[in-house]
Amino acid sequence: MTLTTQTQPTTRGPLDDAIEQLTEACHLLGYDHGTLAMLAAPRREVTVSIPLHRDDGSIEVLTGHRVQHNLSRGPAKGGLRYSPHVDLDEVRALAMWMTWKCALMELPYGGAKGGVTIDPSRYSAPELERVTRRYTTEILPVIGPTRDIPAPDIGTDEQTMAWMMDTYSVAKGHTVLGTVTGKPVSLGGSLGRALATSLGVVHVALAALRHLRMEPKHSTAAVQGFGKVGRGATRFLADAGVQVLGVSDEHGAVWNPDGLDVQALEKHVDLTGSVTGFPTATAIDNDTLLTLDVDVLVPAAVEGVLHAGNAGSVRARIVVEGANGPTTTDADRIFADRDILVIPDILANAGGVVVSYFEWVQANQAYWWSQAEVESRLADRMAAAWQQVLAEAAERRLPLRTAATCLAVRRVAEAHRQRGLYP
Ligand SMILES: NC(=O)C1=CN([C@@H]2O[C@H](COP(=O)(O)OP(=O)(O)OC[C@H]3O[C@@H](n4cnc5c(N)ncnc54)[C@H](OP(=O)(O)O)[C@@H]3O)[C@@H](O)[C@H]2O)C=CC1
Ligand SMILES: O=C(O)CCC(=O)C(=O)O
Repeated sequence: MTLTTQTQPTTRGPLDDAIEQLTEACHLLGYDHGTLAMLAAPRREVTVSIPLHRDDGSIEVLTGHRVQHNLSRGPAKGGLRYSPHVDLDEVRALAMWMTWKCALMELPYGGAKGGVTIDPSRYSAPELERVTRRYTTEILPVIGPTRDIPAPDIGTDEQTMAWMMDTYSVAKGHTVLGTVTGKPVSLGGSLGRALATSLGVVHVALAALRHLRMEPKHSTAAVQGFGKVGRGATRFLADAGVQVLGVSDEHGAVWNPDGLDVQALEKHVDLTGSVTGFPTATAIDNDTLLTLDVDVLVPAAVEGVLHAGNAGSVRARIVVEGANGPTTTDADRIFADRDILVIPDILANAGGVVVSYFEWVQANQAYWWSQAEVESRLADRMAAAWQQVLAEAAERRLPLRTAATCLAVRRVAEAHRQRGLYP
């Protein structure tokens, strides 16, 4: 059973990996080619032009996308990415992974993702506001609290979500708090959302260490990416007693074999904007960070960083995917041969969308929970999903990614079947 991507990329990308993972799951579940084709095809794709009046008076036209991969279990859900690397195939892959993630976590959502091809670091805040408002206006007919609910991803944040919520609300004539999640707490966001992805990453990292009978206090880690996900993951790993030996961002990586002082590192990043130049550490290059001799490796940046070219050199015992799609299918096979445990993205980084769901529930009811309640419900959801994936993997003798994908795909296919196949 094979499917080709709708466009023909010259090199393999995340969409090829996503389709290969789905194809394997459908094969293991005994689904026919038609069912695979139905599960692979995005329900709706919108590509928009975003004319931008720049601060210097010139006009630039940007491109944005919103892909709703699947709607069979509820409204679509997924982040919005601002990055120069965004293209339609990447957004398609990320949307498909959101479908499996929401189903795995038993959230009443389908999957979606959005992206604008832009390097946000090169634009002023007023320019980014104009981009966000125009993008939101262009996709307005297909989003909303019962249709598709965006959230932050790479290059976007709670301010972006506040602009989106306001643009949507102005168009509707009243405030609609459930339009997006990851909003500022003062505007209907949830306590605990900002750090939820990182917290979830560390819940499963600690569960994996326990599973392998390894003590957090005797364990070491490296984290790639020091943004919304990587920075919190670094802090929570350190809080749990894990020694974080190395971290990186786009500018470079730093390493200290005796463990980084994470509090001091965070202060350094607040002052300078980068992990590079951190005084009590040695500068190393980004590729070396991924092959450090640590117990836990947390890729928390972009797709495809662990591939056939470096998977053989990775020395971690456990890879916890904070990012979406950091491990290619080739690297997955190498890790399986080398007995490296990979906690897949759709489980490892699901804490974000779980608390987004909590935010949506709270916003729609205009009734707010305490941070302790949010964090306790998040911990329960992560623990339940971890146990389900472990059980599926043990029963069917599968790697964790394949087990998680099978569980999720089965739930989505079941929703299609119960609704009458073509909702
Ligand atoms: N935010 C969320 O709630 C969720 C995010 N994710 C996924 O987590 C990943 C990170 O997202 P998020 O933290 O939100 O994004 P951010 O934009 O907040 O941070 C991204 C980080 O990655 C760094 N980075 C980018 N490219 C590289 C590279 N080649 N090597 C090392 N570091 C790099 C950036 O460095 P610099 O600052 O120097 O640019 C930055 O530190 C993405 O895959 C995203 O899809 C998954 C679930 C939820
Ligand atoms: O919080 C959300 O709705 C989605 C977050 C996201 O984009 C992701 O999990 O990859």
